[in-house]
Amino acid sequence: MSKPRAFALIPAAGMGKRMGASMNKQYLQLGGKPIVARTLQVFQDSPLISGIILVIPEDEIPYCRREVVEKYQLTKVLDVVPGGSERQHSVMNGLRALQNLAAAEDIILIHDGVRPFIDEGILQQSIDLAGSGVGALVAVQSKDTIKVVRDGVVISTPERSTLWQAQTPQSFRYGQILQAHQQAVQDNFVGTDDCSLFERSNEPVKIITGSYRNIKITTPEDLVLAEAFLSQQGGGQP
Ligand SMILES: Nc1ccn([C@@H]2O[C@H](COP(=O)(O)OP(=O)(O)OP(=O)(O)O)[C@@H](O)[C@H]2O)c(=O)n1
Ligand SMILES: C[C@](O)(CO)[C@H](O)COP(=O)(O)O
Repeated sequence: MSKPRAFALIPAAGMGKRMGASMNKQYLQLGGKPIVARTLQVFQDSPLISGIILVIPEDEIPYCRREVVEKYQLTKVLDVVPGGSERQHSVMNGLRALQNLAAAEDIILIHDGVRPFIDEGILQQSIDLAGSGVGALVAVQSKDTIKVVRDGVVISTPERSTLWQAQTPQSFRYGQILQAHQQAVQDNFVGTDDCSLFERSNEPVKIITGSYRNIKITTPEDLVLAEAFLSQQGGGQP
């Protein structure tokens, strides 16, 4: 049997509303390069990755192909497909696009288009763990005390040592994550990450300890932080 390959699925079909910018946040410049191009570059440069599926709002596809994929010579991008109304729907469209490319045993690393600070070590650990048949979740321990609140009133305070902040990549065998997404469609379930779908199928999900730098660029202050991280690691263009 041939060795499983690894593919990246990059959901980048959100609207970036919380950033409040005049263009979709993923095209904002970070060190002189669009955020989404920086994220894709990590997968492009990794010898571990066989190909990339990029999910983009339908009306942005020509712009994104021209200004991101072609401009930065992201030759591993095998397809650019339209997203859906929720992140989960965008991921499902990406999984469908993989149907003729990936085998059930191949590994899919699902990674937010706006998390540019991942590295080869995290990709390697994700592929190894997902290859053992479990869901591989990159996460960090919560630094803050987290409250459960309803209508402005605190309901409970979960013990902090049990709380982890889910990041991406979240990685799985293709056959398993496709099935978890199909089940969610059948059950009308919408989750905010892919592991939650896997958990519903009673499949184990294990943690890979990530980095507090692996931020999801969501609000304007995240962009300030991201610029600081980048200049600390000495990176501008390209
Ligand atoms: N329907 C959606 C919603 C989100 N995403 C992607 O999922 C990632 C994480 O989402 P988030 O940072 O919350 O992005 P947005 O949904 O764009 O942000 P907002 O809620 O502020 O509009 C992003 O790369 C985003 O483009 C997606 O592919 N399809
Ligand atoms: C998948 C994720 O990045 C894990 O933290 C996150 O849930 C995505 O957030 P969104 O705002 O729901 O797109």
